[in-house]
Amino acid sequence: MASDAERGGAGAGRTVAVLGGGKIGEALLGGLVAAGREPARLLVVEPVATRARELTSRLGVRAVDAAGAAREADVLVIAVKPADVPGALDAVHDVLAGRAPGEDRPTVVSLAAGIPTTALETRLPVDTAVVRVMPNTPMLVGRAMCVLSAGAAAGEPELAAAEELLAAVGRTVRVPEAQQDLATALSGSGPAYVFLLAEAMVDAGVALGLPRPVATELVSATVDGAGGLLTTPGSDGRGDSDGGAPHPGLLREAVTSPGGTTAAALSALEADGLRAALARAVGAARDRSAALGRQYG
Ligand SMILES: NC(=O)C1=CN([C@@H]2O[C@H](COP(=O)(O)OP(=O)(O)OC[C@H]3O[C@@H](n4cnc5c(N)ncnc54)[C@H](O)[C@@H]3O)[C@@H](O)[C@H]2O)C=CC1
Ligand SMILES: O=C(O)[C@@H]1CCC=N1
Repeated sequence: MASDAERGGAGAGRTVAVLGGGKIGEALLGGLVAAGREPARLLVVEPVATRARELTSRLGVRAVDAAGAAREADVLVIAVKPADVPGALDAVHDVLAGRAPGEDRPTVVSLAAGIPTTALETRLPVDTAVVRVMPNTPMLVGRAMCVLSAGAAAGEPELAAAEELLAAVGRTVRVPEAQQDLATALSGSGPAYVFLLAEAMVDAGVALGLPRPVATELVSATVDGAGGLLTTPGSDGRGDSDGGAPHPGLLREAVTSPGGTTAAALSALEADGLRAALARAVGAARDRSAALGRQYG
């Protein structure tokens, strides 16, 4: 039988408590269960009782209260809405204060958009290690992009442990915290842009006469396949010698035959300002993340 370490990484024996069993909390818990983490060592704090029951029966994780989570956790994940972050931290403060910083006190990993590590630290006992992370929902299928930044008391061991936990549900990258709002705009919100594009493509196919189930199958397979090319080294024909991600522009060129169908479609998209619309969208998301930090941080 595979050991914990083989199935879930070196930190597989650690207890992870998630405050907030909503969409991203479920994505993390579900992703960890799928990655082989022992459900008994996965805790959820969720005030909506029906939702808590749903998660415990679906995933086998344990529902506890905030004090129980703060007592048992090796890693305490904040997965509540930015506006609920102060209340969630206040509910764990006193129990955390009773655990010594460092070895005994859990690292707090916040998934909340916009909230700076300094604001989290202010509401936690002095010297609590905090790691700010921007994940995304593909976590549910083990394909998250998680962007990490360390707070003042989080050293290399805490950052590496958070990274190892999240590596079980996808890819990780470290950035300076000043880049977190922009990371939120690209990879945190990014799946929604892709889903909107997919939805619009399906609707266009239906409007022009394809049955909806056929249009949906064609589009989802196309987005999946395009994603596969974007993440396969060398797929853009440059080889993988530089180890970098394939260039989207080269992949697009490979689809675009001179005088062909793709060129006709791309020309219509450019005329309708798709690039400018995306640049504005990413800027709006970045600004909203910063505003959430000012409002609730
Ligand atoms: N949904 C997404 O794609 C992403 C969300 N995030 C961040 O994750 C956080 C949660 O977002 P969602 O899961 O989408 O929201 P959600 O509304 O689906 O889930 C939040 C959950 O927290 C629970 N809750 C409220 N107060 C609580 C408290 N004091 N203690 C414990 N649980 C409490 C709510 O009942 C709810 O089930 C937000 O801060 C968001 O910025 C980050 C990246 C992606
Ligand atoms: O929309 C939001 O605020 C959250 C953060 C990134 C994705 N969902």
